[in-house]
Amino acid sequence: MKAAVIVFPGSNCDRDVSVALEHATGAKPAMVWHRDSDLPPVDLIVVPGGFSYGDYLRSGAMAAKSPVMREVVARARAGVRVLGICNGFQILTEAGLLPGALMRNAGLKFICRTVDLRVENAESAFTSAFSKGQVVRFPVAHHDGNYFADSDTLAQIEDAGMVAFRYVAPGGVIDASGNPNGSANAIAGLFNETRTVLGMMPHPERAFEPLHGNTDGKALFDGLVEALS
Ligand SMILES: NC(=O)CC[C@H](N)C(=O)O
Repeated sequence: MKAAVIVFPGSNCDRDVSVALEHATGAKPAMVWHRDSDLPPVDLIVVPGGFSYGDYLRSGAMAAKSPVMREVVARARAGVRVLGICNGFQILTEAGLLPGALMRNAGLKFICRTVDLRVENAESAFTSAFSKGQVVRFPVAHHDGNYFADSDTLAQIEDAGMVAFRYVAPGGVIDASGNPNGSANAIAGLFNETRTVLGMMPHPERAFEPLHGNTDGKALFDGLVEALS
């Protein structure tokens, strides 16, 4: 599996995800600067976490207009897998690759902790190494993670099986105590309709090796390698 990581001014998880991809694939991914307008041929494009353009205007709004994003959108439309993590999820919604928007957290505070997630759909290249209903723990670190979509869009998302991960309370229960940021339908990770694009607020690249104290994120990278090699 060949991968590329897009780097914006203010990205801060680009190197973490590069290390995770190198562990999973045995090769360093291509690091592509936001101003570049061409991407090497790859099987996976990662839009990493961080504070692109200082989160000015709206998180992800300015990055979505970067030259490289025209190519990312074109590749995504052609079926290349695209993974947006945290700020990457925000960028993918701003670029129109995923429906809805990420608003300020309901509690108006930056949240930095590990949360419980339930795998809602294991039928994708991103989630095939998990099983449906499995509860995993990933770190989150954001101030704009409150997923919003109007009720018609939410109904379409649910009907089409586009929810990848939901925030849950310990024991896998969906309630307000398990939902750190007030996201609609407790959505933590969302696919496009064809499940070739995934945006997620939690960080699998911060939980993939024993040194992290948590290896739950490893299955996401291993599943991608299995599906795309
Ligand atoms: N870790 C991140 O990617 C942060 C995302 C975004 N800048 C926010 O705080 O909402």
